[in-house]
Amino acid sequence: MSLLKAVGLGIQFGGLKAVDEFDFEIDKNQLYGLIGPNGAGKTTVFNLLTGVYKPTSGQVIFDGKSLLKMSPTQITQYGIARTFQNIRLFKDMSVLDNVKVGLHHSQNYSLFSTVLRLPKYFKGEEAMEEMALSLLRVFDLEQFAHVRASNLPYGKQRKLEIARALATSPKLLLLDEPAAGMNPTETAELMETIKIVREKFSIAILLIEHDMKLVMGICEKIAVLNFGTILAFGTPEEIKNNPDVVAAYLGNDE
Ligand SMILES: Nc1ncnc2c1ncn2[C@@H]1O[C@H](COP(=O)(O)OP(=O)(O)OP(=O)(O)O)[C@@H](O)[C@H]1O
Repeated sequence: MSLLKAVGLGIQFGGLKAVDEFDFEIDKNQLYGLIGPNGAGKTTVFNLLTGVYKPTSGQVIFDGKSLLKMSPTQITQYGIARTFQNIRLFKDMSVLDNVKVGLHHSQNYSLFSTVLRLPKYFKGEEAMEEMALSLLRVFDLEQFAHVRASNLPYGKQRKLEIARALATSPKLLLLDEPAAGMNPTETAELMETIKIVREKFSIAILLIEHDMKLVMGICEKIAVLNFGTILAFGTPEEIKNNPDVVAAYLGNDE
């Protein structure tokens, strides 16, 4: 059984079908990409999967349950976390506190005790602090724990957003253009971090990204969205060589 299954998902804004007949499945521990031209509907898909928008048609089943009646908060608690195209950190809070906020939203942060191999004697607030620090360690951000989030360099803020999303102990992590605005060194570092996260936390990841080197380099499968519908789905190799995709997307300047 797939972890997430979207069937015939669609939403209309006035006369515009932003997403239409979107069929998609992702299984546990898979790393998929969602690409497509500007305005193709990628972020709208994320908004549909996380309950920000209610679909005008279709269904989303996640871990055996329909998400349609759940609020965004309930969906987070049920196991889908996301990051945003524009960084949305609590800028005036410390790096550590940003992660702790995520932990407070987690239903089963005991999972981290196992993943991060924390000693059993950590309890309550102390455990939370230790878990947050361990998460920061994964992202090489531990030394910035007490720095105000807005004072971190841009690439590190992006990493902190992912750390905070992970703190909710998701089964599926949605990353919306995680490499946006990064320089090539930061992007290469991010690629490694995403791979480590997937392996260490055994979660599924779906990422929207315009950086083709990143998408083709780490994703097992890629879905291409065009005018709100799936134009192609396959391995990076298949997508690269798909004439429809080249004509609609890869052939242009992006
Ligand atoms: N709340 C909304 N109200 C009206 N139209 C919307 C709304 N949200 C998205 N749209 C429209 O839906 C279409 C898809 O937008 P979306 O942001 O999902 O595209 P995208 O593929 O993520 O683009 P980009 O790569 O530029 O981020 C666009 O035409 C957009 O203007």
